[in-house]
Amino acid sequence: MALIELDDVRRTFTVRAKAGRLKREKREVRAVDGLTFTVGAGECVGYIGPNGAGKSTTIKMLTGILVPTSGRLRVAGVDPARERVALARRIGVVFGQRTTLWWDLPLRDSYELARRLYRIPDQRYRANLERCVELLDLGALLDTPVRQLSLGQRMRGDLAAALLHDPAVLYLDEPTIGLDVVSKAKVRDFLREVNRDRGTTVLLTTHDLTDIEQLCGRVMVIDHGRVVYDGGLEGLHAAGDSERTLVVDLAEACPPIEVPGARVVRVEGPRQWLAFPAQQSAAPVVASVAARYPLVDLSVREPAIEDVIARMYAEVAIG
Ligand SMILES: Nc1ncnc2c1ncn2[C@@H]1O[C@H](COP(=O)(O)OP(=O)(O)OP(=O)(O)O)[C@@H](O)[C@H]1O
Repeated sequence: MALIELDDVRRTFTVRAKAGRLKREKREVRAVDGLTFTVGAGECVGYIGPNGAGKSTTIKMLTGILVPTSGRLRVAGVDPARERVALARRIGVVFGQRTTLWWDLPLRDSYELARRLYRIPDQRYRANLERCVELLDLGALLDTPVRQLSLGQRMRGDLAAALLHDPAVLYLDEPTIGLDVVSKAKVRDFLREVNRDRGTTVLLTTHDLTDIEQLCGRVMVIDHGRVVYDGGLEGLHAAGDSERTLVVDLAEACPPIEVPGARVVRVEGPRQWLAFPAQQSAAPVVASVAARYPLVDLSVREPAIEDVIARMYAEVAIG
């Protein structure tokens, strides 16, 4: 069953741009330019693209904040712009850069407000709150005013708030932005659980490819308001011939090391950066380095989404 359906959806904005010293001209911006796709129940889909691609405009239409200029749009059977109250019961929204929690109130009070707003039955509210508190480790924070929470704690608080009413669809806009490694891992573990065990359909906008890699079976790339790729992450890497980077700290500085299947792209003292194809596992490269050189530390870095997309275009242009 499709939970999100878009059929030739378009959204244009009219902007006034300067034309000469005094004149201003009207110009039309096609933010979303004929989107057609469906997202099935229980899918977790990454929705990515360069700045200005039309991601936010899509999410705003899916949440009923913006009305499409043309086309048909349904979320859990509801027309978002026309049936906003019915929609609110079926969706949860988390924006990494903004909070939906009450700044001066303790977390617990924001949740209580959500309970009343969504008219969540007592038993369900208690069970959902208990589950979120446990999985997101919120127990010690429930009585803390939101303004005193760290960014990672606040994000965990926001995730709980978005899920107390059991929405069928969860929109996430940069949910791990600015978080440290530990907080990112907690958020991702929780989202995996919500998607896998609760069957919540997730649409995730992010600039962090690790979010996609760890959570999404499907990724859609949008550019200039159109879908330019729809498939698995491996396919996206393959289309763009992209590379991951293994960063190794050796016991001492040495000339570029030689490792099969990888090439050194940068050296800084004892630290070296090795690029290898993104579809391949890092394990053999790590094993080769460890067998030949004294290793102190290592980490694997995903390519930037912008680089993957840029490479994808380069391939299309060449092919
Ligand atoms: N209210 C608006 N008025 C005029 N133009 C707009 C408006 N909202 C968006 N746009 C334009 O529509 C296009 C798509 O913007 P949108 O915010 O959807 O992109 P995005 O993919 O979310 O980008 P980012 O990654 O930077 O958030 C851009 O060219 C933007 O300038």
